[in-house]
Amino acid sequence: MVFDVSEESTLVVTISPPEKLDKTTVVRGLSCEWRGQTTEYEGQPVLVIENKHCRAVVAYQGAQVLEFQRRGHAPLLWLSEASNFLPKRAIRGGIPLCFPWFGQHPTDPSILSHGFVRNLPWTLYHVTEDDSGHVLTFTFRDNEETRAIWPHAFNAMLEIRLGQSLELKFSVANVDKKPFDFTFAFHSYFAVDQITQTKVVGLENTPFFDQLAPEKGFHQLERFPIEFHAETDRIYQRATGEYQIVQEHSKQRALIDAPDCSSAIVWNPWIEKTARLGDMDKDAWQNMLCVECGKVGAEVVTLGVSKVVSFTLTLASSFPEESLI
Ligand SMILES: O=P(O)(O)OC[C@H]1O[C@@H](O)[C@H](O)[C@@H](O)[C@@H]1O
Repeated sequence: MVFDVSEESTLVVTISPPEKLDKTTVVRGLSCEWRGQTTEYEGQPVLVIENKHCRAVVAYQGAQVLEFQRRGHAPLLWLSEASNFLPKRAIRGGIPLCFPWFGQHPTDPSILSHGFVRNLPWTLYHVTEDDSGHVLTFTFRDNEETRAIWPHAFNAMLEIRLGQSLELKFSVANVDKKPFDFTFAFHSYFAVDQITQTKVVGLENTPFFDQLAPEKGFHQLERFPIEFHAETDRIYQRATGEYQIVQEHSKQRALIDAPDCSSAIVWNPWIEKTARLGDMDKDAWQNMLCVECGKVGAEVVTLGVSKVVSFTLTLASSFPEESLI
């Protein structure tokens, strides 16, 4: 959805506080009486949030959710035990946000992949807490460093709702004097018991591009849920945004709902690529799976001057008898 700045989206464009905050505890910065706790993962500042619904860990860098676990459930997300947590280096796991480009830079392959916002610190702008859980709001603005590699003025906001499910709302405002194009993805890493016994449901009959066999082009289709027997790196387009990760020996499913995201990426690096990545243990490919939602490839977003666009992602772990999303 794209709004005019004059309407609902003033919050994102001006980064001004919401008018009314009934029944919530509001804190700014870190001097707060709320059950969030700032700590560090190997020098990287993170927030640990616990409420009656869940436990979560969120890094200031990239406003990246690193861990999410609903009470009584297994962890939903995978976080590499070999991630180095160095400032300005991508953290392997959780939900990195790829923006303003996904994958290789559109014109210069020497520039870092998946954009820059996952590598830079965001500002914790606002926190609310009520019976349904916590909402953390992080903001990010262009600066001299970002303009040197992407010459556009923008404001971004990520609202993270931590309750029975995990909900992310990513908004971008164009505060420049000309339109700009971007691609992006919620690059979610899910924890799985064993990748060879895991399926992804919801991408059947959806055209995909195999990044490992680019010569085959874009019009491959499969009729059945995706199974994993080798390295997998696919970009789906015109997708519904609604998927499930189903595991053979576990009743727990991961439910994914991203109604505004028509692109999906499914990635598992398998044995050799894992060995090439410096921040994954050699067997870790067996216990992780990325099912990412966004706008990538040909599904570029063009954002006009003074326009704001928002995308939501809801993730939940669920047992078959429940329906959360
Ligand atoms: O190592 P990075 O930059 O975090 O990227 C990891 C993977 O991210 C996936 O989204 C891509 O489809 C893969 O091609 C890529 O290898």
